[in-house]
Amino acid sequence: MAVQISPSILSADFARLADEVAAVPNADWLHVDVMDNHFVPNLTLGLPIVEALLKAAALPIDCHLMITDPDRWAPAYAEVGAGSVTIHAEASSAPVRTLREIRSLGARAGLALNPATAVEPYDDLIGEIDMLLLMTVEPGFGGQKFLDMVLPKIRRARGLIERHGGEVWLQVDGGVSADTIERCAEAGADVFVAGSAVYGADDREAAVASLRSLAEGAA
Ligand SMILES: O=C(CO)[C@H](O)[C@H](O)COP(=O)(O)O
Ligand SMILES: [Co+2]
Repeated sequence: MAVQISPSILSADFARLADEVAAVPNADWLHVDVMDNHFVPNLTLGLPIVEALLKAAALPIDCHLMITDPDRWAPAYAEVGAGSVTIHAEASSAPVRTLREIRSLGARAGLALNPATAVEPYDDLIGEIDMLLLMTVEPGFGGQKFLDMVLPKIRRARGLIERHGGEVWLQVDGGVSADTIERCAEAGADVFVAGSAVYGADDREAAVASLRSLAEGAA
């Protein structure tokens, strides 16, 4: 599976979002963190800004919904044109229905797991998703330290995905940087979210290129 880089705009300058998006033309996706101050203790942005970004961005949008009620809201993100919509397993009470709805609206369906959530109980959902997102920090904030304890779960998730045919992408999100991306790639991740490692760099395009080359070297 080819390495994909998805810069998170959480660490971008929110007053200059269109310019910040244009600064990463060599990325594969643009990762947008939707937080509602309920599922996580932080508030970011919602549907109107995602719609505006869709008009401004050349890249497809990868929406990571950290919200209490993804079953109610996730389909709307697919409907406005997000390329990928990821819901948290801890928040959804009807994941099969919601994931199917996302897919039926033409977006890729993602399932996210917090660091302490085991992957094995979700084995039967692998056929319902296009991407599994493993959080490598507790969700809610950018710039946190990568949690090494998730590495064995990345390996187990890769094994589980391969047993289901290997089509599902495995995304890691949180603390992914030049120091940690190789360990994630070695463990089997193939889609890498990076917020502070890209938007904290002076040259965002060079940061994306360097993360990609480190991940490709380690995969
Ligand atoms: O989902 C997230 C936080 O909940 C962000 O995508 C993530 O933290 C990206 O920021 P960084 O790369 O700086 O950790
Ligand atoms: Co995220």
